[in-house]
Amino acid sequence: MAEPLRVAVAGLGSIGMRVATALDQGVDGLQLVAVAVRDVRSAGARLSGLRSSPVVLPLAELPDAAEIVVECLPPSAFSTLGDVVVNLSGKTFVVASVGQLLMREGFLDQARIAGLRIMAPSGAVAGLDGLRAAREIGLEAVSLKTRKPPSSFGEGVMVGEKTVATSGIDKATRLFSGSARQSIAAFPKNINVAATVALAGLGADRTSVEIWADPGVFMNTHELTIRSKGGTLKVVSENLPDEENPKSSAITAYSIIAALRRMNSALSVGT
Ligand SMILES: NC(=O)C1=CN([C@@H]2O[C@H](COP(=O)(O)OP(=O)(O)OC[C@H]3O[C@@H](n4cnc5c(N)ncnc54)[C@H](O)[C@@H]3O)[C@@H](O)[C@H]2O)C=CC1
Ligand SMILES: O=C([O-])CC(=O)C(=O)O
Repeated sequence: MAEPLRVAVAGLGSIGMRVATALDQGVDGLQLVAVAVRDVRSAGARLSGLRSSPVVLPLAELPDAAEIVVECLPPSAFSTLGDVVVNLSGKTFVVASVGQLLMREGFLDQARIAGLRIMAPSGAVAGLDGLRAAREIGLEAVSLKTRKPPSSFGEGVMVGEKTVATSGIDKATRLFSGSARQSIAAFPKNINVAATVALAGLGADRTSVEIWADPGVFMNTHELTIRSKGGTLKVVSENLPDEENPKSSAITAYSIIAALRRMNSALSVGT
């Protein structure tokens, strides 16, 4: 039997901890060997829940320890890891903060030239299978409308030119309308899904995005509409917010876990 591929997880927050736990419990062909955390002391309890004993490394050293590096960091910490991994041939970089792939100019080209494989799992948005097929036949328009409970945006949020307390938002309020690229620049922690849709479809500047803070919804809701020469697809994801980090949908971690399982699966179902 082939040796398992070594996996490192960067960030043990709401998504990273679930991914590490799944790897720890067993994913065929993969072995959790290393993690990076912001504060080793406060991460002790999390690490003690794992059966294996992954080594704890600084972010920039993580790629040396594994063939597969899974990024589950806040966008602000992405570059410490990204700047190292981007030059590494033969590794696989699995990304949660997908928006950062758009924000860092030249990153995708640099990675391609170096020979780094990048995987952006579907995360919190469904419908990428259809989007990829529609791209083959000929895309005409792609739009994403995201609605989240106001509290998902933290205590305060920009509405037009003003910062507004989210506790005071009492009706559905459009926070943003524009391209996927602009949406990530404005809401880097909330709309990675726009980057994922853009990368699978019409690109960062031709993918339309709206973001709404809506006290009428409990779920993080993403409506993806795809028009192509093959017809129209409308896919609505209504995701429970993660209990630990309500900005993120709970399903996101499991999308990453499913993508990792698929890497070594003999049967691949879905586009
Ligand atoms: N692709 C998608 O569909 C989605 C992506 N996301 C994105 O995924 C990323 C992770 O999300 P969550 O796990 O919910 O965030 P989180 O805030 O719960 O976890 C981030 C973790 O990274 C750790 N961290 C911060 N700086 C670090 C450093 N220098 N070294 C090591 N660890 C460090 C923090 O301590 C925290 O444990 C975020 O960028 C989020 O916006 C979230 C939801 C959906
Ligand atoms: O989890 C979600 O529903 C979407 C999200 O935060 C993101 O794309 O960054």
